Amino acid sequence: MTTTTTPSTTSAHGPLTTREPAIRIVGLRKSFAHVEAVSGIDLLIEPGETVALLGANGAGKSTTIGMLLGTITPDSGSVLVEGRPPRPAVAAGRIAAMMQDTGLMPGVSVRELVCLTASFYSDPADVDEVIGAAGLREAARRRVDRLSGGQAQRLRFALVAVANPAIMVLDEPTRAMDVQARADFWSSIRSFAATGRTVLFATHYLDEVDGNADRVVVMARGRVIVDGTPAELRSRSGVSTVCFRTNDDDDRDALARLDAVADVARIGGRVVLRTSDPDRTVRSLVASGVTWHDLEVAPPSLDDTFLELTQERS
Ligand SMILES: Nc1ncnc2c1ncn2[C@@H]1O[C@H](COP(=O)(O)OP(=O)(O)OP(=O)(O)O)[C@@H](O)[C@H]1O
Repeated sequence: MTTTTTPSTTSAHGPLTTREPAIRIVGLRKSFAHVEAVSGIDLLIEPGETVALLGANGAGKSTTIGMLLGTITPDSGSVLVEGRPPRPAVAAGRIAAMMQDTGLMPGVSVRELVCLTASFYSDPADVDEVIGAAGLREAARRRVDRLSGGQAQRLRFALVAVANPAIMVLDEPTRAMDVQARADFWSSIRSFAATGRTVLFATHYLDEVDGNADRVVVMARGRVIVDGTPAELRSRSGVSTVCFRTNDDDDRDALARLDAVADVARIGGRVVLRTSDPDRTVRSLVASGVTWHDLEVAPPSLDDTFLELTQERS
């Protein structure tokens, strides 16, 4: 994807924001046979927010998204999209979703399929702008069944963007994309969000949260266990790392005895200490007589925090 076009600041179907919350979920529950997939969720998302929905496999993300779009009926609780039930909001084009592995009509070109989808809406976004924003300009004449996995995902994004919705829901949108395609894709999403639209995306890639989401909602076993900014999420973890190079023979026991150290690893010629208190660990490292250089102290990573939080609940 080389060019990113800025989407229009008005949705075809009305103003981008309303005085109602974009999404209001209260006491939502859903069971399948003996599995309680969603166990009482409350969530308020204001217009213009970009929210990441995280959770291990089976945490209940897709079921929640299904209820948000009206494709799954809740057992109890309520979902309102801009103050109304999901189905009318979807029918009015106020909310549109890119779901995992949605089938794409074979035998037509990318542009034809985007045009066809645009024709379903009374006042869609500009087809060529959307194709450009999705990074599909060069593939516009290619047949849909001949696209790479990453291009097919970008086409799914284009089919949502052409609806020109005020709220976009993306379920693991960057699956099958390579690193460059993911970076370009997020640049398109940020342009979309910058026009005041609301974005809710589910992902397993925690590196996508930083820089793309204002807020992170973590689910485990059908419940919301954390709701805050990426920085707040990180501050929930007590685990930082202290890394350095050493000329000494590796004395793991001595390193493991340093204050507050949880574990010791050697990665790429560097010692990596995971610690609950990096200041105390560094002070005891200095006092220990171990020779060290190129010292680095890193705050908790989102991956560590996520694993700690979700493992606590399993
Ligand atoms: N149609 C269904 N029938 C039976 N069980 C289901 C159905 N849909 C979901 N489940 C179960 O509900 C739980 C939550 O599933 P869900 O797909 O919502 O999780 P998820 O967080 O989206 O997972 P993933 O990250 O793997 O997509 C899982 O235990 C799943 O097996």
